[in-house]
Formats: sequence, C-alpha cells, structure tokens
Amino acid sequence: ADAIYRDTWADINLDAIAYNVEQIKQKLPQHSNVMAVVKADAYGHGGVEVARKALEAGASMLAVALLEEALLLRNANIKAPILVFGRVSPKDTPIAAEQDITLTFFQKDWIREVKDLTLTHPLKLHMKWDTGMGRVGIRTADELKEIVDELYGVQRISLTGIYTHFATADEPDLSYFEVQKTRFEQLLHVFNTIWKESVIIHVGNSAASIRFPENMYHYIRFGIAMYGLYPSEIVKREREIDLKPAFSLNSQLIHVKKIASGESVSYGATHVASKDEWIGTIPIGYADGWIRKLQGIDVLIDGKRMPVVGRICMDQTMIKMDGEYPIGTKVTLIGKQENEEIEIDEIAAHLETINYEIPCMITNRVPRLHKEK
Ligand SMILES: Cc1ncc(COP(=O)(O)O)c(CNc2conc2O)c1O
Repeated sequence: ADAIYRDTWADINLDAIAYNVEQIKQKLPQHSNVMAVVKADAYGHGGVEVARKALEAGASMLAVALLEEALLLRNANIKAPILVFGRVSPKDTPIAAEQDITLTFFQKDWIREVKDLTLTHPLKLHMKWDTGMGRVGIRTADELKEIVDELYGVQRISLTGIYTHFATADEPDLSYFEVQKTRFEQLLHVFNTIWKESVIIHVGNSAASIRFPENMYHYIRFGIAMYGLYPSEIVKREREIDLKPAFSLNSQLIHVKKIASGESVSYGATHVASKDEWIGTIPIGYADGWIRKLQGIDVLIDGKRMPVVGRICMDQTMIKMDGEYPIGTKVTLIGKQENEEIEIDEIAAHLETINYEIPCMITNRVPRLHKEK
C-alpha cells in the first residue's frame, strides 16, 4: 500500500464483513447462496479486500457494476465467479469470456452483435428481467421469447442465469414488491416452457433477502447489509438480522487554538465565537468527500460529541471543542469513541440522503486500512 503521511484514514473492519455474511447465511435456506456485491470499490470499502473476506466467510459469487471492476478482481487473482450488472458493449465481450466473467444482457440486438464475434472462450450470460425497477431488462413475455430465440444453438454463448431487481423491497408498503414478484413468476413460467437447461435464478438484494429469506431462489445479491448498514429505516427497525458496521473514519488534531468572543472561523467568517472558544483543526475537507453541507455535524473527541463549525474547506475542517487537547488527539468522524457513536446513518440524515452514498462519497484520497483479527 502507498505510504500514508496525513493523519486521516478509514478503518475497514473485515471481521464485520465476515460477521454480516455469516448472519445472512444463517437466515437463508440451504439452497440459497450469497453473491457478494462489491461494486464501486465495495461501496467504498476496498473491493479486493472485501471480496476476499466475503468469499472466505461463505459467499460463493461476486457481483460488480463494470467490466473494469471485474478485471481488477481477476488481476488480484480472485478466481470466484463474477457477474457484471451493467451493460458491457459487444466489442468487449471477448475479454469477459477470456477472463471467465459473466455478463448481463437484456437486448436482442446485443446478442446478435455478440454472435457475429469470434469468441475463443465460452461467454457466460445472465439475462436481466425488468419487472418494475424501470432501469434495464426485458419486460414482456414476447421480448423474452424473441431474445431466447437468438440463443438457440449458439456455440460459445451460454445462458447461465436469469435475474430481476426490486425497487421497493426496503419499504413499509410492499404492494409494488408483490407486483414485481408476480411479474417475475409469470415470466419464469413462460421461460420454463421455452428453455430446458437449468439456470441460476436470483431476485433479492439485502432488503428482500433479510425480510423474505425463504423465497430467494439460488442466490441473494448481498450489498449494503454486508457492510453492516441497514437498507432502510424499516428494515433497521424490524431487526430481522444483526449487522456490524465495517466503515469508520478518523483523523487527528493538527492545530489547536483559543479564540476570543467575536473572533471568526473559516471562509466567509461565518462562525463567530460567542465567548472564548477552543477550536481544533483536522486535515479532511470536501476534496475527501467530507462535503461542505456537513458543517454542523458532530465529531467525536475524547469520547464526546463536538460540532464542526465554520465552512468546511477543501482539505481542512474546524471543530468547536469543550477545552484544550494536544496536537495528535484522535478525532472520529464515523465510528465509536468510548460510549459515543457517530453512525453513517446520522451523516446520511444530516445530508438528507441514504447511507449507501456515504462510504461511496469518501474519495480515494482517504486511505482504507483493512483490519482483521
Ligand atoms: C442489480 C443489483 N443487485 C443487488 C444490489 C445490492 O443491493 P443492496 O446494496 O441493497 O443489497 C444492487 C445495488 N444497487 C444499488 C445500490 O444503490 N444504488 C444502486 O443502484 C443492484 O443494483
């Protein structure tokens, strides 16, 4: 790993990743396996390290969004099956076939273009069905029949899976989830009459697999919960599974000063001390993904909550402290200190977004240190 000089880093607890995989496996029936979703550099947790740990903990397949992400795992000598969710252009399918990377398809023309190529290795494909996510996938029985017709008798291209994705599995109201399930079952019935070879079937993300572990077919696509985050408030409240968060974010005080009443902090001089105040500075800013809207959020120093004051800069942030602390004092922006904790969910709420976005938005300028016992 590259040398680290700045005192700002993310601790990735790989034992938590393993724990979370074990928790869902205990809930799943024997015939359901775990596909670890490690796209976007494992939701910002470090793709290779998380993939290896998830496989060690019992996942038997990996999923990514891009061919580039799959190749990165193969280059790290990861041999497990990998599914790419996104559309890979036909011209790049030979690389996928060569590296034994399974691709997603859902367009008749795509198959026609791939059939015109000379593939030196078999190309494995999962077909995506859009039962209501409205993103990618075939939508009707006619489309299904037409695309299956393109596959008959084609050498070197093998359909090894079919899948769909739920738009509302994490919501209190499950009526649309039921609509999607029904549509999937209808398409599956048609598929079984026109395709006789066995395929892998997978439908569930974290929310669906946590809430309905019994009907997850052959694989679940385990993403956010593997990182110890609940997909939504309702799933967190239902507590059908215990999860341990894997991501924490830390820094250290690099400057400490006392300012008098009336003196200001940071650009725009927007924070004005109402009385004598101790101000700490830490080396993290919006170029690290610690964006300006996080002004006002609490961080932990000495096991206590202290607020970010003044405008967050590109590389530095100021904190109003309850007293003087030495340079080098650890500051926790996400995680625990003594009996206080700043959860990713709190940051997400402050930013009026979802927890998925937080670890993804912390840029690569913040090193990820992977720890395991
Ligand atoms: C096709 C597909 N399957 C499974 C998952 C895993 O979902 P989970 O993290 O809720 O378990 C995702 C995540 N996709 C996204 C997560 O956030 N935005 C997305 O597009 C996905 O796109």
